[in-house]
Amino acid sequence: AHRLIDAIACAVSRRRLRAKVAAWTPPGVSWIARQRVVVIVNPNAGAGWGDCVYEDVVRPMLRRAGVEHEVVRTTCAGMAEREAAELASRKVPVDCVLSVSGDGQLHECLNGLRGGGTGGRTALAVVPAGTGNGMSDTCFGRGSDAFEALCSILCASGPTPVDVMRLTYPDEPARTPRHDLHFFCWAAFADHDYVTENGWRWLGPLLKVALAPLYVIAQRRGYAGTVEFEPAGALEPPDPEWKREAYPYSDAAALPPSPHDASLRVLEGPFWCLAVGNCPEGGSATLPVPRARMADGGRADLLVCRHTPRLTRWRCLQLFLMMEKGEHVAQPDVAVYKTRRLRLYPRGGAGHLQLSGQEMPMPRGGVVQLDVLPDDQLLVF
Ligand SMILES: Nc1ncnc2c1ncn2[C@@H]1O[C@H](COP(=O)(O)OP(=O)(O)OP(=O)(O)O)[C@@H](O)[C@H]1O
Repeated sequence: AHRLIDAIACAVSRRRLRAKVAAWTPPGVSWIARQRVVVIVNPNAGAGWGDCVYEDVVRPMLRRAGVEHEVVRTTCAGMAEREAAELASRKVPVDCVLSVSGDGQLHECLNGLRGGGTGGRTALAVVPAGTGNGMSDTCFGRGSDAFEALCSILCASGPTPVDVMRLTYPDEPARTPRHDLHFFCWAAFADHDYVTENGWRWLGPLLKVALAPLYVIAQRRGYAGTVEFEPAGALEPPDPEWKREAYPYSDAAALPPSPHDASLRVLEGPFWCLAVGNCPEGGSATLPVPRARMADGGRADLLVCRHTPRLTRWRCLQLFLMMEKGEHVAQPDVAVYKTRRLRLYPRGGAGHLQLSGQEMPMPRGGVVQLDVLPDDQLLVF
């Protein structure tokens, strides 16, 4: 039944998209028209929407806007990263990689480009075809479709530098750093992303997006560990009469300093949720860190919800429902801090670490570090 619903939704949205493309007038001047562009399509994105999005929207719009491009269709996980690395290591590297996908393949493209050696100089863009599409929701507005995203990309006067999160394993120097533009998480968010991106993919986008939060809430699992983070600027509320709804940041100065490094503050678990967002939109109509900005001078928003006896399943459900509008950050059980860098010491090795829905290894040395690099990637949106 869910496959039938997905197929009907896909057919309806294809008709709508084709009609929009047919009625569209290309912009007179387009930055991207003068660039060497490669489109990487994940045919498997969402409920297998990548090819339709490319054929119905991307190809006709790029052709009509005079944008010549190469196209690569992935055949397996990891291929987008290898392709992007190859593109970046060409004698004349491409100028822009356009990922027709969700957040996961965009993460692969970013890491491939860095592995290939162009750093953040090859611009990236995303056209949404996935399930969550948090990056696309941030760049083009919540629920934007492929047509709206491409209109915006084709009208952009050039790429914009945005901050990048870099994940490293300080005790394991042999591990290559991983980079991400969107979302790092552990505990409940990571459990959610792990089931939706892996074991529950067969359920299809509609069902897995509806069931995964309920699964995580039913589990209500607490994770032992410690976080040390560097608070980052602008921590004072704008005026003495501040209301938490308007300015949800917690006071990092009230936390104890780290015994290892006085510039870091310490949060002790157990945690129900722990995430660092570089973008406000988490995908699937959620705003986990509503005040996060893609270009914030090397700062991201750390969201923490500790696992306490008061955090009942009913309370977890309430917080989850509030996340649609980002209202959870005004609740006393939730703390948000701006940070430039953090060290996470998960204890017991349990759970998952995720960057944009991509599974990262748990640290063997007991610690992972996340740094936010200012203006380190060009993005077209
Ligand atoms: N051809 C393919 N077959 C199977 N998996 C693929 C293929 N191409 C890419 N992948 C993998 O699919 C995963 C998810 O892709 P993507 O992010 O594009 O879609 P999504 O998961 O539906 O969307 P979102 O991440 O926004 O929820 C990525 O981890 C990527 O490695």
